[in-house]
Amino acid sequence: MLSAHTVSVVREAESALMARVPDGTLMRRAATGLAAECARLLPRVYGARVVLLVGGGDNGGDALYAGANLAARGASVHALLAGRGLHQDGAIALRAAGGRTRWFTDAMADETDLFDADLIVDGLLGIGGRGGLREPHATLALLAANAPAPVVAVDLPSGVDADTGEVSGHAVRADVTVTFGTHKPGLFVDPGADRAGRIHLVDIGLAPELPGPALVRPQPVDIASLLPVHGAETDKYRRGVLEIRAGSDRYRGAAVLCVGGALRTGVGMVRYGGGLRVVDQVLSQWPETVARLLDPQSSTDLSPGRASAVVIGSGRGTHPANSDELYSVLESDLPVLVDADGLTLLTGDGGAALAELLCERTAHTLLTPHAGELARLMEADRGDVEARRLEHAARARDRFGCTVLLKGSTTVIAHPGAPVVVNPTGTPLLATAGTGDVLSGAVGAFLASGLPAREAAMCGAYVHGRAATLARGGAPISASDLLDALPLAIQEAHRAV
Ligand SMILES: NC(=O)C1=CN([C@@H]2O[C@H](COP(=O)(O)OP(=O)(O)OC[C@H]3O[C@@H](n4cnc5c(N)ncnc54)[C@H](OP(=O)(O)O)[C@@H]3O)[C@@H](O)[C@H]2O)[C@@H](O)CC1
Ligand SMILES: Nc1ncnc2c1ncn2[C@@H]1O[C@H](COP(=O)(O)OP(=O)(O)O)[C@@H](O)[C@H]1O
Ligand SMILES: [K+]
Repeated sequence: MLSAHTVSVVREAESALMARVPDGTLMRRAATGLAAECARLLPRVYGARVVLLVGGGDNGGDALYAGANLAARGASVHALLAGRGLHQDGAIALRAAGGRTRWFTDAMADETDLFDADLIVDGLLGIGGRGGLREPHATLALLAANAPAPVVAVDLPSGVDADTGEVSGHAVRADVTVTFGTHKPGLFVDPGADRAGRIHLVDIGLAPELPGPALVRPQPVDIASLLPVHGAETDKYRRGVLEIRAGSDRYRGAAVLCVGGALRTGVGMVRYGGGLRVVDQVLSQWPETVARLLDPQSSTDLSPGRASAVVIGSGRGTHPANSDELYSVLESDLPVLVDADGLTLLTGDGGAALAELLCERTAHTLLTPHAGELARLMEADRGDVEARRLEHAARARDRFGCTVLLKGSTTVIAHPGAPVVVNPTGTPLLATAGTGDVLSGAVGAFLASGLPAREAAMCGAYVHGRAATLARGGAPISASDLLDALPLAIQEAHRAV
């Protein structure tokens, strides 16, 4: 797992480490790692034109020392200084190595060296940044974005909130981010993650001082170690039986996609209950489904079969009968995934009894909202949920005491008492109707196989994202395309061991 720590934790760890090493050691380590990564990005250091964007704090200091390192190796290094202060020792080191410094003002916007640069280093703000970029930082971020050279962000792209990934106004868009000591949550969560480019971690010796992470990002090998392995002795019950209560006579596609998502994730059996038309449709698409007719007005019977988990909600409807059905599912002691309409049923006055039942559950329980659904569930603003995904997913987790998988540009999974998980395989290819139904089926299959909610969500989101990319080699897909690609994504994940 890659792990990330919040700013306050990084600051504490940094103080503890600084007390044990000579002054300036950490910045020297950071700047050496930064210069090495810059050198890797240049065809050759000697003669290269490097422009440093330098803010008034230690982030600027890192850039100045790295610039001094490159200047000493023959690069032409020019620092544009912004903000109220200046890291004096860094500036002295740069000048001593032959680099130049000058203060940037808006009036110079047309005559900077940015457009002729071979490399731009963003040392405007790091973990000390607060709120949207002020001037002249905002103008410099814009100029860097319009310049052709690759941009290396120091610690994090300036304008990205280190703890949340929030961006208000302009932010630097980096090709590479060289971060120090540990990753910062904002590097893994959109919109910040989208600004970070490739992330390179420089070891500055902070690890022994760091507590457990606030956030983790699973790597292929982590997923491989979680995926269920079915030995020779397995049978359909051991693989898991998933009860699906998604789709309806009106929304038959949701049922077909959810059932397909579960079957193609390798569940032992799908049992489906619904009205005549949806049952017909499911059986004609997936004849292996064990389907039965349910009266939509009284579908509270979970039946005495051997289900090992339930997925409920998407395309199911929001009528009182659907509410009763959800109640009976939540009353069971089975692992449950609630999606879409099921989440809508939890909102408002009508949802109070359901929400209470949800909070009392002891079996694994997973909610899978997109930003709009989470906003409704938590009476928040949708844009705010999208801007600060971690915070809102964690709030919903705390409110309902269960696992929450928040879908969207970065899928995050918040689980009580554990670091938040960020899925690394998301792709905008997924932003088409019905892909969420496939996800609920896939995650449901993992729940039915016996994985706990957090791990089921982690594996489901991971293979779902990979399936989107594998389905058509990165070309546009529809939700149905995911179904054929899910087995390939699972096979690929197993191979990462
Ligand atoms: N921690 C570690 O282990 C290590 C940390 N290291 C490095 O130190 C960095 C942190 O340095 P830092 O604390 O000096 O803060 P930094 O990011 O330079 O920003 C402060 C400056 O920004 C300004 N400013 C703030 N918001 C602004 C805005 N919206 N728009 C415009 N300006 C804004 C603020 O101005 P003020 O608001 O105070 O007037 C102040 O001048 C860290 O990211 C890493 O690179 C490594 O060297 C070694 C190991
Ligand atoms: N911009 C995006 N980048 C990555 N993944 C996305 C993006 N937009 C949507 N997704 C993913 O696509 C799926 C959409 O699910 P959902 O919103 O429930 O759609 P539907 O209800 O139509 O099935 C989720 O897995 C979500 O994480
Ligand atoms: K920066």
